[in-house]
Amino acid sequence: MLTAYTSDEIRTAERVLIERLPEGTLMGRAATGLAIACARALPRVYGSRVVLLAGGGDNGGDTLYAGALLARRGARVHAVLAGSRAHEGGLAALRRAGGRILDLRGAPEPGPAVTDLVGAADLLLDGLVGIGGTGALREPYATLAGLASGAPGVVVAVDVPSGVDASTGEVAGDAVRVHLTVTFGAAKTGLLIDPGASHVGTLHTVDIGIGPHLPEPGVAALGAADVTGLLPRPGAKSDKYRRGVVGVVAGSDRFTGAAVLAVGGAVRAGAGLVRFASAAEPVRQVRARWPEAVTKIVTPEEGVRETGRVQAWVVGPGMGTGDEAFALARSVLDSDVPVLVDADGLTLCARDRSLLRRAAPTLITPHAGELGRLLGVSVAEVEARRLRHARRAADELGVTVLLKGSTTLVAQAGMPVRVNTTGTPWLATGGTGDVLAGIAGAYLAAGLSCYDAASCAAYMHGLAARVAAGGPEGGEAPIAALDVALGLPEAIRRLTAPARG
Ligand SMILES: NC(=O)C1=CN([C@@H]2O[C@H](COP(=O)(O)OP(=O)(O)OC[C@H]3O[C@@H](n4cnc5c(N)ncnc54)[C@H](O)[C@@H]3O)[C@@H](O)[C@H]2O)[C@@H](O)CC1
Ligand SMILES: [K+]
Repeated sequence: MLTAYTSDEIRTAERVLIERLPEGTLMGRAATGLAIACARALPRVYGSRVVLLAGGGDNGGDTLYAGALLARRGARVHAVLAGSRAHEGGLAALRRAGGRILDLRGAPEPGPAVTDLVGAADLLLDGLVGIGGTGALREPYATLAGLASGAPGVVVAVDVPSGVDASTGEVAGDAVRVHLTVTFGAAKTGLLIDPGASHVGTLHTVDIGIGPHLPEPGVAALGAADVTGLLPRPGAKSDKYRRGVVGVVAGSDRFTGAAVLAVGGAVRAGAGLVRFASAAEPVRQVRARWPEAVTKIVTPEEGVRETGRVQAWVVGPGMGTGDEAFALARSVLDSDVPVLVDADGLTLCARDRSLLRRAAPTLITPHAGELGRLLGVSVAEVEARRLRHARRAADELGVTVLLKGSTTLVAQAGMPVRVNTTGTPWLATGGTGDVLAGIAGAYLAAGLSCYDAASCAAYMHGLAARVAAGGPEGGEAPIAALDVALGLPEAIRRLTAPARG
């Protein structure tokens, strides 16, 4: 499991060590790890052109010390000093190692000399600001961030891409986009959460010894072993009821695709049985595509009361947002089993949030627009502050929240927010959310908590999409939502196969 921390949590843990260790020890460890990672990112160090963008704080200090180490191995190192001051020890070390200095202090803007340096660099280090950064980058940092993002060489962020809020992933103005982020001590929360996460590239953590002093994490990402341990698997005594019966209420006479996809997600994720309840046309479509499902045509008046026993419900995809859909959704939410609410179901709940007040656990799976409607804020506001809004929704609505997006978040009051790292841009296509709802529903019915069901479903959904998009000879191709459902068995096989060799 990858765990992540806010800037304050990192600083508190560092303080314990700073008091015990000789001055400069932590910065020395950070700079050494950084220089090693940079050397690995270059075909060879000797003769390489390295440019350091150094801010006035300790982030600039790490960068200058690492630059000195690379200069000692024969790199041609130029430092651009961008802050109103420069880290004295780091600057002296770089000078001693033969590094060259371009001092921007007092200059209104970077100028052509910097543009030329950046354009010719094999390796560019972004050491403008780290965990001490607050708000939008000011000049000349903002212009330098733009230059760095477009640099032709390898761009490496020191601790955090400058302009990304290390604690939240929020990006208030310009921020550097890098190929590699070398972070110190532990991952910062903002490196895992969009929009910040999209600036990070590959994430590499340098151990500087603060691990034992870190608190419980506020954010975590499950790894393959965690998910393998959580995924429901049939045992010798399993039958379809013990493996979990999931009920799906989805589709309408106008929209049938969502029903087929949600049922497909549940079937392929390994539900013992899928009971499908809806209007006549989606029932016909589901029967044709998934003969495994037990189907029932229901009316809004009778609801799902006579549908047969299920261990969890999925309600919402493609069901419409009118009064009849409202009545049907209410009958599902009146039940005493876990319910997953998705898509149109969320629009109905935004109309009357009391629908979500229930004794049994509830999982909601909104995208930013649906969460915005539930909370009464704009989609842009949710996208800009995803962590805050996912947590707020979990607290205010008393439910588990799976917030979809390029990095999916799972929030539940009192628990670390889980970030999913398996997603792929190929998933950004219509209907994949319906498949996700089906997968999570199957896991809920198998007995996983809303928190684990949502986290595992997001993980497997991403993995299945990668399986579907990838070919045996490498390369990737566009996928349709149904491909994700069909990719699930292979994804589960790959995840649970014993390691070879
Ligand atoms: N504290 C420690 O023991 C360690 C700190 N380390 C490094 O130290 C960094 C933190 O150093 P600092 O606390 O000095 O802070 P930073 O160097 O991250 O940033 C502080 C500087 O940035 C400026 N600044 C802040 N926001 C800005 C903005 N929006 N636009 C322009 N300038 C802005 C401030 O005026 C200040 O000069 C870490 O990210 C890491 O790189 C590492 O050496 C590991 C050990
Ligand atoms: K930085």
